[in-house]
Amino acid sequence: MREVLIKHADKTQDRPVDLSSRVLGEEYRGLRSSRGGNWTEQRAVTHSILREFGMGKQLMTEKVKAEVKIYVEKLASFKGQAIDLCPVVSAAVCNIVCSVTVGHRFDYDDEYLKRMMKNSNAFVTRAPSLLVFYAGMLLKRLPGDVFGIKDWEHRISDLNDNFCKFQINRIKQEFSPGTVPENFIAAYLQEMHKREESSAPTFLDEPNLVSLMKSLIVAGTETSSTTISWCVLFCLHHPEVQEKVFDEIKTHVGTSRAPDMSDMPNLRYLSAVVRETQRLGGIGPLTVRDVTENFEVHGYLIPQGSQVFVHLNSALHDENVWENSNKFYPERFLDASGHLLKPNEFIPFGLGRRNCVGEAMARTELDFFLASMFQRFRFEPEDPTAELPPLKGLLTLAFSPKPYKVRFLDRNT
Ligand code: HEM
Repeated sequence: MREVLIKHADKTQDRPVDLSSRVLGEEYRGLRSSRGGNWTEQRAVTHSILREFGMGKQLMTEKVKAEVKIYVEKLASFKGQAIDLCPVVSAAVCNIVCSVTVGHRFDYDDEYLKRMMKNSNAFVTRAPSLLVFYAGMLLKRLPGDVFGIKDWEHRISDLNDNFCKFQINRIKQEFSPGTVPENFIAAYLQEMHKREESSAPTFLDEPNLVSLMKSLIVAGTETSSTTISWCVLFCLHHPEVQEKVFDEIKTHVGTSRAPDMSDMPNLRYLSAVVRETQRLGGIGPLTVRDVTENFEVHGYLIPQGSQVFVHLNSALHDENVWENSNKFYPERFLDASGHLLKPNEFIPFGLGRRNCVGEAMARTELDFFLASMFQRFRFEPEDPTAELPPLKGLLTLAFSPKPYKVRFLDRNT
């Protein structure tokens, strides 16, 4: 994988065009589907704006902490009743992306947010199997909607028009190039304006911004929330892990204040739990590249025009690297002195120049959401006398746990 994605990065930089881009008429736009000079510019600008808004820094931590506070109270409001965690955690994670991209969060019961999340979730989970995904254009012509393709199409168009385009137009109306941008869209518009003014050749434009927004919302919501759902499910199967994390938090943070950025280096067992969740959950199992020039890997010719399917989970689950690789065992990420380990095969965010642009944001989210959840609650199964929800996942564009219910018992009551 390193040879393909790093050593031969020049020949494997492009992703194939996917059905959603084709349906929306936005092939080669934005970040996920763009290529060549357009991708290079969109990636550099996205990275720099996300950093400007604090990705990986204290500013982002404050945004995440503010949302986590509301989220934890929401979980407490269920008073130990069994719930499906997905919609709640997705709303909270989506709010963080929203506060960065459009400058504000939404109430969890806001119908607009709910609709957008439903659309974003459909984007990932309802793009059915890869086979149907690629054959989608043909299946669409059949009467009815047996495979749910038409509904899926309707949802991604709604996300496109009523969130991405709508929010861009809203922010454009208030936009003034001289003022300090307060959100991602305004910062992108400002950068676009600067490049237009200087007559520098640029790919920055509104169609690219619409597509970019969609990638940030979808990739930013479905990934972190699915990882948190996996973590809770693993902990239902391993109550001893929950208690160990809680003890660590009690020792280094206590229970009277929220965990802070400065606490994180002390929460090594929590970090090991996050890494083990990402390893075993393997929520982004596959990434695909178009080969633009011939190259050789271990004596095999990979011809121009072919596609390479890079199976990230084959590294995350390799029995030669991770003993009992199917077992949830956070201790594997700690050495004998309790220091955190990061083996080369730990690649949940992909590899090379096209790796996850939101990695720093995602890591902050995972640390703070999980630290606060472990600190406040004990996670219990819906019915402690019945069989636990299975550890089997559903493979769509992501790999997510099958829907399950869980009770969050407040440790303070
Ligand atoms: C646990 C959370 C996350 C995981 C496991 C994850 C994983 C990945 C993976 C495996 C890739 C593909 C890398 C490749 O093709 O080599 C990717 C790409 C991407 N991710 Fe993430 N991601 C996460 C969170 C986020 C967040 C929070 C955002 C943004 C707010 C984000 C935005 C993106 C984008 C835009 C791309 C495409 C980058 C490009 O093509 O240049 N992701 N992510």
